[in-house]
Amino acid sequence: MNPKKIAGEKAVHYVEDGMTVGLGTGSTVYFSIIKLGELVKEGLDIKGVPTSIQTEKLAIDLGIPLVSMSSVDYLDLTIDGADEANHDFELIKGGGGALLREKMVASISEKFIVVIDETKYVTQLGKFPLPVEIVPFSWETTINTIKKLGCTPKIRMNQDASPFVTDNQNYIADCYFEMIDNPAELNQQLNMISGVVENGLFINMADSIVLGKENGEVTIIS
Ligand SMILES: O=C[C@H](O)[C@H](O)[C@H](O)COP(=O)(O)O
Repeated sequence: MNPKKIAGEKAVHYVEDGMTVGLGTGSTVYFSIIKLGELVKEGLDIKGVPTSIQTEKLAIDLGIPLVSMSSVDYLDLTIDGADEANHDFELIKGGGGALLREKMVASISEKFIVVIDETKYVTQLGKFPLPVEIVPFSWETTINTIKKLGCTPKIRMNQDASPFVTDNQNYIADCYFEMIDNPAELNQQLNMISGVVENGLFINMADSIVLGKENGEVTIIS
């Protein structure tokens, strides 16, 4: 059993006719989006708001009607993956580089459902390097400032050794903290640095975590 598939598909049970739904990015929510595509073909009436160009393309291929975020005041529900989640529902996101749009979409969602496999449910955040979206202008200065918060930041690179560029034309600094003692404080400290656009800590945003397990079970934590 694929725990990502189990979690992704289970989360779709939250979706109801008439909803505007935030569509996250990544290999777990992929299964939610595939399932939504099937349900739309069977008559489910929803509108999606994609969190990345990748998800937008997938949703279009599947025939899921889309609207832009700017055309709605709020979303009924967002389903998205995460790289780590702790027991206080604090998350690290951005492994795929989509954290900025994901955070914007989650911030106006009535309900935010996180789909993960059990390996990502941790007692302390930080093993996964925290992605921070920064502007390309003088990125060296920005990562030097970030470093003072106690991590080793590395600019994310593509296989051809060029910097990875986000959908918003920015860079990602992957910040190796190992352990994050106070995620809420770090979230604020990072976002106060000039040159930082947004960081991958999602605090007080998630409502439920749908946890897929290797043995085929799924647990919903609310
Ligand atoms: O930027 C990417 C997103 O935050 C993803 O939701 C996150 O990285 C989890 O992705 P996956 O489900 O592929 O592990």
